Amino acid sequence: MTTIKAFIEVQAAEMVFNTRKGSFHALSKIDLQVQRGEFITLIGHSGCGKSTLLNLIAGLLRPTSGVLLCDNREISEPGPERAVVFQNHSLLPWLSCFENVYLGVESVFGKREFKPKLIERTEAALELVGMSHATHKRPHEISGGMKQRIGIARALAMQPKVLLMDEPFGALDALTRAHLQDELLKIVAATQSTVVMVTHDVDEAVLLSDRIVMMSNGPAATIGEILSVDLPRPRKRVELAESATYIAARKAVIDFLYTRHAKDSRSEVLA
Ligand SMILES: Nc1ncnc2c1ncn2[C@@H]1O[C@H](COP(=O)(O)OP(=O)(O)OP(=O)(O)O)[C@@H](O)[C@H]1O
Repeated sequence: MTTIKAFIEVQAAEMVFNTRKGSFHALSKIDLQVQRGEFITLIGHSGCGKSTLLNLIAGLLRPTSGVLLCDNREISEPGPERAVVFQNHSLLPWLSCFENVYLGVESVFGKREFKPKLIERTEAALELVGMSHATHKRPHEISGGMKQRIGIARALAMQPKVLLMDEPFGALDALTRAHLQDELLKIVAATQSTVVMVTHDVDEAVLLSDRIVMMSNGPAATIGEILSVDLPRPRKRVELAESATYIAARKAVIDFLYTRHAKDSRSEVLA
C-alpha cells in the first residue's frame, strides 16, 4: 500500500558541518511536513539554521542523517521543481532582465518547447511581477526591488512545484519590502504555489504565512514551535493591523523569540 505523504517531508534531519575547528552540529531532529499550496516561513535568531534547512530542501546540502522528500521523491540534488530566490537576487549582470529569466526558462523547457513558447513564458513571468517595462535593462540599471522582482520572475517562470525563498526582501527598504510582500501575496494566490521562505521579520511572517516555523537557537537548533496563522485570504495589511488574530499571532512569535528563546543583543530579528 502506498502511503500518502505531505508534499514536502523532512524526517529526522540532522546537519553537522565539518569545519577546520572540528564538527559543528547545526540542526538536530528536524521534522516538518509542508502541504501542497502552503506558505511556510522559517523564523529564528541569526545563525539558528534557517538557511541550512532551506538549503536542505533545495538540495544544495545533503543532511548528515535523516530524509527529505518532495512529492514523494527523495531530495538528493537541486532540481527545477524547487526554485530558489536568494536575498541578493543573483542575476547575471551581463544579461538583460529578459535574458536572465529566459535562461531559467530555457534550462527547464528548452528541450521540449520551441523558442516562441519560451519567449511567451518569459514575458508572462515578467508581467506577473510587473516588470514588462524593463525587460531590456541590465541589472545595474534597475533598483534593488526591481532586481528582486526579476529573481522572483525567473523562479516562477520555471513553474516550480516549490518556491524556496531565503530572505528575499531582506536587503530592501521598508516601503519597497511592503510593496513586494503585497505583490507576492497576489502572485502566490494566482499560482497556488507552495512556498518555504526564510525571514527575520515577524510582521512579514504573520502577513504571508499559513504556518510559521519557529526555530530554537543553535547549536543543534531544532523546530521549537509551529504557529498556524488563521487569517483569511486575501490579506490586506491595513486591515490586519487591527485584527485580533493578527495581533495574537504576532505576540506569540515575539514571545517565542524574546521570552522563551531570547538571544543576545546582536540578534537580528525585526519585531
Ligand atoms: N558550510 C558551513 N560550514 C560550517 N558551518 C556552517 C556552514 N553553513 C552554516 N554553518 C553554521 O550553521 C549555523 C546555521 O547557519 P545558517 O546560515 O543556516 O543560519 P541562519 O539562521 O540562516 O542565519 P542568518 O539568519 O544569520 O542568515 C551557523 O552557526 C553557521 O555558522
